[in-house]
This record gives sequence, C-alpha cells and structure tokens, in this order.
Amino acid sequence: MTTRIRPSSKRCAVIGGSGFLGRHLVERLVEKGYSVAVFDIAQRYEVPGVVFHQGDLCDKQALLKVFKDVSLVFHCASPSPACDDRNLFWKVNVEGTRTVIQACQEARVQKLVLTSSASVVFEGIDIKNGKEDLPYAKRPIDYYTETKIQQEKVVLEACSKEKDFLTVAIRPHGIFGPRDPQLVPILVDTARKGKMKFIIGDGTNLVDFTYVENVVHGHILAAEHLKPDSPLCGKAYHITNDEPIRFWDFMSQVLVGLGYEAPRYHLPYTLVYGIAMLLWLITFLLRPLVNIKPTFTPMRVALAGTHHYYSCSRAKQDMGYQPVVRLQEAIARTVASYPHLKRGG
Ligand SMILES: NC(=O)C1=CN([C@@H]2O[C@H](COP(=O)(O)OP(=O)(O)OC[C@H]3O[C@@H](n4cnc5c(N)ncnc54)[C@H](O)[C@@H]3O)[C@@H](O)[C@H]2O)C=CC1
Ligand SMILES: CC(C)=CCC[C@@H](C)[C@H]1CC[C@H]2C3=C(CC[C@]12C)[C@@]1(C)CCC(=O)C[C@@H]1CC3
Repeated sequence: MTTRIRPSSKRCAVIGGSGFLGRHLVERLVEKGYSVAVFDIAQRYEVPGVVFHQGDLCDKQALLKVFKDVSLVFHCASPSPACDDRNLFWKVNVEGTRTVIQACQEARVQKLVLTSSASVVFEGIDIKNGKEDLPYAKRPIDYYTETKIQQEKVVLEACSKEKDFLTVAIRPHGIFGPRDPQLVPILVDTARKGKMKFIIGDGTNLVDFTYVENVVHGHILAAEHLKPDSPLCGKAYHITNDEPIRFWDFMSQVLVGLGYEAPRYHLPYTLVYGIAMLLWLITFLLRPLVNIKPTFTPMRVALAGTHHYYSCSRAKQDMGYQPVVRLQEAIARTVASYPHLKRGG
C-alpha cells in the first residue's frame, strides 16, 4: 500500500489567477506565506515565487500536473459576462468546472473554493438584504448567470467528508478596485461616448459594490475555516462591503472623481429595459452576419435600475468575516488607480 504524505495546507492553486480578482487573490496569498501556482489560459503578469501554468481548465491532464502536491484550489475563472456565447459559458463554467472537480479528486486536493456570484439568485426583480437561502433564479437573465447557477450547484454537491474533499462557494457582488477591466472602464467608455447623461428609474435603488480586497479576504477566510466539522461544507456565502449604496450615487462618485459629469436626467426603467430587450433580439438575429455588442443589455439595465443588495451575516457568523476596507476609502483608492482614464487623460 502506498501512503501519500498530505501536502502543506498552504500549497494552493488559483485557476483564473491571471484575472482581476485572481491576481489580487494571488498577491494576498503570497503575502500570507502561501505557496501559489496559477492556472489560466493566459499569463498577464509575473510575481516572484509564483509558478504560472498556461492551460484551459477543460483539460484534465493539464490540471492534474498543477494539482500535484496541492491541498487547496481556488477556482475563479470564467469567460467575461460581456461575451454572449452560450456554448463557451457551458463549456467552461459547467463542463470545465466538472473537470476541475474530477482533477481535484484524482489529485486528492482536499479543499475547493469556488468564486460564484450573488447574481445566481437575481432575475431582474428587487432583492433587499437577500440571504443565501433565496432560490436560484428560475429565469436567469443571461447565459453567464444561467451557467454560474449550474457551476455553483455542481461544486456544492461535490462536497464530501467521506471522500476527504470539501467545497464552499463565495458569492461576491459588484467587485471593483484597481485593475478591474469591467466596471470603471465600461463606465468611462460610456461617459466618453456621451451616453452617461441618464439615470434609469428614480435613482434610489440600492446595490452592493464590493471592494476587491474584501472579496479576497472572504475567499481566504473561507479556505481557512473549511474543515470537516465546520458549517461551511457545501455552502454558499455572500461576501459584500456590507454598505449598500444607491447604484447611481456610486456611478456618480466614480465619474466625478475621474472628472466626468454625473448623470442627471431620468428615464423610465420599463422603457429602457424594453429597448434593451429589443436590441438584444436584433443583435441575436443578426449574429450570423455581424457581431454587435450593445452597451445596454437587459442584464445591465436590470442591474442599474433595481435594488440588489445582500446580507453577509452568514459569512460573519461562520467565518468571522468583516470587510477590511470601507466603501468610501475603496472608491477613493479605485479612482486614484485609473489616472489614464481621467477626463482629458
Ligand atoms: N467582477 C465581478 O464583479 C464579479 C465576478 N464574479 C466571479 O469572479 C470570478 C473572477 O472574475 P473577474 O476576476 O472579474 O474576471 P476576469 O475576466 O478578470 O478573470 C477571469 C480569468 O479566468 C480566465 N479564464 C477564462 N476561461 C478560462 C479557461 N477556460 N481556463 C483557464 N482560465 C480561464 C481568464 O483568462 C481570466 O484571467 C469569475 O468567476 C466571476 O464569475 C462574481 C461576482 C462579481
Ligand atoms: C453591482 C454590479 C453587479 C455591478 C457589475 C458591474 C457591471 C455590470 C456594471 C459596471 C458598469 C455598469 C454600467 C451600466 C450597467 C452595469 C455596469 C455594466 C450601464 C450600462 C447601465 C445603463 C447606463 O446608463 C450606462 C451604464 C454604464 C455603466
């Protein structure tokens, strides 16, 4: 009989470690003394001591090479929500995640921490202080959400004390911070095109925007508290800044901080949502001929015009989570990190 020596609990791999969240996670893990391997389809930076492996998470053999002697895997890879490719989402988020689980089990990885999303329960209708027991969206607005739901289910169902394989899902919402390729760049691009003049709805809808360092903190706490006898096994956790803010106040603060004007004129929510649905249908029908990416997708309009904020009391209770950077400080740091996106810059 061969006995396998358990790898140190500080040997981990980060799938999607080249991405926005992944890179912040890698940097913090290194600071905390973890030995880190990154697995991603692209390598975009270098960190001393971190080993990069370029590969597709759908490739089990490639994963197995990286998981050798690893006890903990963070899975924070996904196609961008902006890509509207249903096949790619299913292949990577669902089938690929099944492959990640198989590779973890074959390599005898003990813990898998998935980056899920709070949007798994969002179907365009107000959510106020939503808890983790809300049902999954029955009619997900886009393919990203549809596949994030399946991905989370697959990961949580794989949790097994008998197999010595424990899983947990972190559900962040509206991650922002330095190097984010989505939120601030999309916002500035929209402002530069002169399309940020309008507020969708009455502008009072509250939303969670979560600073990336708080999301990273939640992931590491989850990994460290995930044990056979802990309540975390097979569960999902909201991680937010715990300071819901009006969507349009957040947008205005970032825009004004970067030298752009805040939106002022109101448009009715149902009108804009209807136009976004129509645009989506037209782009869908024209897709064999041209690939157009509209700024106003139904999901974006829903995010901009409804309440969607979540309670993170479960994370506070089970893993002692508290945000480490408050919202105003987080906005100031974020704005300061984008000098090249300033007006006239
Ligand atoms: N950014 C946000 O506001 C939120 C993000 N999330 C989740 O957080 C995770 C990370 O998101 P971000 O860092 O914002 O995205 P990102 O796009 O910056 O990073 C994703 C990374 O995954 C990699 N990747 C994609 N397909 C891959 C494949 N087949 N094999 C290996 N690597 C692959 C990409 O190269 C990229 O480096 C995702 O799972 C996303 O669903 C959840 C809630 C909110
Ligand atoms: C809270 C949350 C889940 C945020 C996720 C990030 C993005 C979905 C947003 C980042 C910039 C936002 C944005 C819009 C929608 C949501 C974002 C893409 C608009 C398109 C909404 C309609 C407008 O008037 C323009 C906005 C530009 C920025």
